[in-house]
Amino acid sequence: MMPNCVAQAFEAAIAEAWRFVGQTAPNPAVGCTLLDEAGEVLIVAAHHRAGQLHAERLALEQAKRAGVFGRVHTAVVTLEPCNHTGRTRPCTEALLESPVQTVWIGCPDPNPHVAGGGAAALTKAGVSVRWLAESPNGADLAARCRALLAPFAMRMTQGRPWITVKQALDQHGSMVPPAGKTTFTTPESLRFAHALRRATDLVITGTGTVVADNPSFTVRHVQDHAERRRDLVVCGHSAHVSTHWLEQARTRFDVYFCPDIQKLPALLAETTALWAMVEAGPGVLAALREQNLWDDWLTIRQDAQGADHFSVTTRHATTPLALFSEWARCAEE
Ligand SMILES: NC(=O)C1=CN([C@@H]2O[C@H](COP(=O)(O)OP(=O)(O)OC[C@H]3O[C@@H](n4cnc5c(N)ncnc54)[C@H](OP(=O)(O)O)[C@@H]3O)[C@@H](O)[C@H]2O)C=CC1
Ligand SMILES: Nc1c(N[C@@H]2O[C@H](COP(=O)(O)O)[C@@H](O)[C@H]2O)[nH]c(=O)[nH]c1=O
Repeated sequence: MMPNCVAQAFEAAIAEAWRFVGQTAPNPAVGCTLLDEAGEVLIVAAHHRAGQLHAERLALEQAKRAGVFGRVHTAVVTLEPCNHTGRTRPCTEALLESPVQTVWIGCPDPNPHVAGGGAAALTKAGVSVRWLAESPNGADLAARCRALLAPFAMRMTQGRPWITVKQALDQHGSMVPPAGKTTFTTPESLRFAHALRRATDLVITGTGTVVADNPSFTVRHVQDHAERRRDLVVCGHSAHVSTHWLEQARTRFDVYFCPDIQKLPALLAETTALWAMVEAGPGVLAALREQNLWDDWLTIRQDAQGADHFSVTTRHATTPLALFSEWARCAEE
């Protein structure tokens, strides 16, 4: 059985990791909580961005700075610790150089080149490795760890980012905003939509949307901690958009055009994006549906009273949109 303190440690690690979703590509968002022998939380940390310390190393560094390193007994990690040298040295080494005796792991590394290496190395060195999914009361939290990791897992297994379609419908079922406006959803839904922008690495749109809305695709309705350059893929022909819009877009985005939707997977594969968000009109949405080129479909439907109703359809067992409490929290900020 997983003790209560470990369950709470996983909750804390997932919430901390979620804060950096959208900033870590090409690395996954990962969280780590360190506990002492009595199960007291010592440190909660997460990976911030590629090239910086992984969650486990950052947590152990913070434990040293806080003077609690000697008390570290259990590490709770949302993803199997890495056992290979990339931009940074293996996390397994850092754990083995610490007093850690037990490592709880949320889900296995989906990278086919390194799968299993981290857990095996720790076990071989005498550390007790516990998999969340193998614990009778761990299934829900394991699913949340997989939801956190889903965009990275998609990139590792299919070579492209996770694709979330966001479609706003008015009370008549139309996607077209009233004249002079680009949106019609409520302020709360707009905050949610902008939190989704912040969490994703790439926007997919169409020339029809660009021409109709002159969209900026910026993060405005929630604070943008990341403020990094993102990718923007415009389905259609570049000749159909104004040079002025393109110049503006290029100040914030690396812009690509995709005149043939069948070439979209290859184009997406060339980027480092983990999570892509579709903000396009009916033309592109129909093409994506026809190609089965989407992973989850978020519909924001307005009723006659002006209230929005969210629904998510996913083609997979898990979706990052399942982390709804984290969403609510970040949409409130
Ligand atoms: N409510 C909502 O959530 C949203 C609403 N909208 C609204 O949608 C409306 C625009 O709709 P729409 O004109 O359909 O715009 P789209 O954004 O769907 O763009 C349509 C264009 O996409 C390109 N395209 C379509 N199919 C393919 C394909 N198979 N391969 C490659 N490119 C393709 C074509 O470009 P080309 O002709 O250059 O080849 C086509 O003209 C606007 O009123 C806008 O406000 C837009 C986004 C979100
Ligand atoms: N109409 C509509 C949306 N539309 C999307 O938002 C884009 C405008 O973004 P911006 O330029 O940043 O204001 C627009 O071009 C389209 O992609 N989004 C929503 O959340 N709700 C809405 O009702």
